[in-house]
Amino acid sequence: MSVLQVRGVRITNGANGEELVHGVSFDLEPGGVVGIVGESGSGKTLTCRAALGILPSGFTVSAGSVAIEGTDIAGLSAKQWTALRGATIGAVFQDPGSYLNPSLTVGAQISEVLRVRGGLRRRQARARSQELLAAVHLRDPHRVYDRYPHELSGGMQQRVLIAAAISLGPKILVADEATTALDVTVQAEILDLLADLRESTGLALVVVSHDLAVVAQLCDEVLVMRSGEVVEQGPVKQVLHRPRHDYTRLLIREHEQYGLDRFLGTPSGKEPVDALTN
Ligand SMILES: Nc1ncnc2c1ncn2[C@@H]1O[C@H](COP(=O)(O)OP(=O)(O)OP(=O)(O)O)[C@@H](O)[C@H]1O
Repeated sequence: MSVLQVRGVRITNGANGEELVHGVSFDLEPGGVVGIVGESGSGKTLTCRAALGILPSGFTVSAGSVAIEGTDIAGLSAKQWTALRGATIGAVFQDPGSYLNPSLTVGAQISEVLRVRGGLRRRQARARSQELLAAVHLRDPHRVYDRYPHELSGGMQQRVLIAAAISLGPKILVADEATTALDVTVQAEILDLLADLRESTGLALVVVSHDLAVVAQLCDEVLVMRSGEVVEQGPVKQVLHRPRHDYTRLLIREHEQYGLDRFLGTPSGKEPVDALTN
């Protein structure tokens, strides 16, 4: 069964009646990775927020449906949503610093999730938090536990947020431009971490990025969005090797200068490098 099923989702801004997303559909299988690419304002974030049940106030899913592990989320009460969020679906976003409380150590913030939502006792929560900090490949997790957010780099902060997002063992992680604010080397390390977590825990991912190279590296399937429409959708290799839509071709041309080639394959005539399984 799909862990996440998005069917014909349309999103409308109730304030002016404007429809901003005009029908998005995809299925996310356990351990699968779906990517959403497209220019700024194309509706990628609203689509994710609809799946997470956190649309901005006044915005509604005006048609279509979202089901998480077979449950249509439209019918959920606030309480049921709270139970589902974290335990089944988690998320990380751009700008990790703004999601951490500056006055608490990062360890205390993860422990709090484990105590309040996971029902762990203080000491168990501390031990589990340190395991999670190790699982996101932070060196010296015991010391990192006692650090305040401002003492960590952006890449370390994002690892802490990934640790918090997976702390309750969700099936799905939404990564919305999660590497965009980071420098290129750190970006690659975080992408490796996400690929690792998928491999080791079967976590399914929704990866939103304006960067095709990110999608080429991580995803099985990609949706290309422009102005709230999905203009092209399919297996990542098919879409990136044989784009059918002019807009996808344009995105690929724009990215060639940033080294998309190395994810797409070797020069003509040779077998493509399989970036998804290597
Ligand atoms: N809180 C909001 N209030 C008003 N309009 C919004 C709000 N959030 C999004 N929009 C509008 O909805 C459209 C889609 O936005 P969305 O954030 O989903 O795009 P995006 O593809 O994620 O872009 P970006 O890469 O810049 O985040 C845009 O036209 C945007 O202006």
